[in-house]
Amino acid sequence: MKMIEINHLSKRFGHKQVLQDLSFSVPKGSVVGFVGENGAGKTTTMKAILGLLPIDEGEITVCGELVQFGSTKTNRWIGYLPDVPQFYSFMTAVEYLTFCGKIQPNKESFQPQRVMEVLELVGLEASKQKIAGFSSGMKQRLGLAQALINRPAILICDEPTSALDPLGRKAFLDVLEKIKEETTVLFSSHILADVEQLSDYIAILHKGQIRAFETMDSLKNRYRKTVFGIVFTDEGDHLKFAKVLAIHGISAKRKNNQLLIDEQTGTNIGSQLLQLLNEQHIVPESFQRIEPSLESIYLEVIK
Ligand SMILES: Nc1ncnc2c1ncn2[C@@H]1O[C@H](COP(=O)(O)OP(=O)(O)OP(=O)(O)O)[C@@H](O)[C@H]1O
Repeated sequence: MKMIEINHLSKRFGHKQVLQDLSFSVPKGSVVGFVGENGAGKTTTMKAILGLLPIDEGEITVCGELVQFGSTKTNRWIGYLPDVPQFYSFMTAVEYLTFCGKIQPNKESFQPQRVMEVLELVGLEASKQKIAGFSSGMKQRLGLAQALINRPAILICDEPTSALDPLGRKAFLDVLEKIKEETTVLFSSHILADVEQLSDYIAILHKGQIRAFETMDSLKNRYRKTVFGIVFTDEGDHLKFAKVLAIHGISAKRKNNQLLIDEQTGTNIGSQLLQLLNEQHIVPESFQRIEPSLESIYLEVIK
């Protein structure tokens, strides 16, 4: 089942075409990492899913229901954490979450003990002070608690970890990891390590268009370009082997004490390199396959 379905979505602000014929869907139970450069249209897409923006073309459904601008009916399925969450800062976290629980669309089903449950989930259960005194990391965690108070089927987060320190980021990702069993997650991020760690699917947005939407494994397989890295302890061996490679027409790049050799498609360069090292009686310090990082794949996709 698709929890969110976006079909041929286009959006302009004035003359600026921000989203162009955008289509992708978010399967139930998945975590989708939404990436793209500044201004690519991620927030615009999320706001369109939430019915907060009028769209020019296309349609969006949430849990099979059509999203309509200005009507928040479909938002009863969604918890939303904006990039800069806003609060009533004169309240404490408990007061604020109780208030949110009481005004939510499914308020009849709100149980006061849910407040402590979500505060424990995000690690704010001991906080007694007013929100005005919260650090930005605490505010981000409170924003997540607020987004989850209603046990939403879908959680949408806009760059949730960008303002957090490494420990805060880890704690935040741990919470998403915990809830992913029962909540489908769409989150945008510029931190590709977070996307790689958490996501089942990655959606790459570039200039208002989806350049890739697939599982992390399939994206990696599609752009798999193995590079062999040979590290030499001895500068003489390094220079000697670079010459041998040149004679055999194998191009290599030098990076410090390492030679990097791209695997050409259809060749068995790995065993050829080992054979040449053997013939030259060179024992390198290390010989390894280097898989491409998500960052290098991303740059390749948007090229
Ligand atoms: N209300 C608005 N009026 C006019 N232009 C807007 C409005 N909202 C967004 N834009 C423009 O739409 C484009 C996409 O913005 P959006 O915030 O969706 O990008 P983003 O991918 O979320 O970027 P970032 O990673 O910087 O948050 C930008 O050029 C932005 O200036």
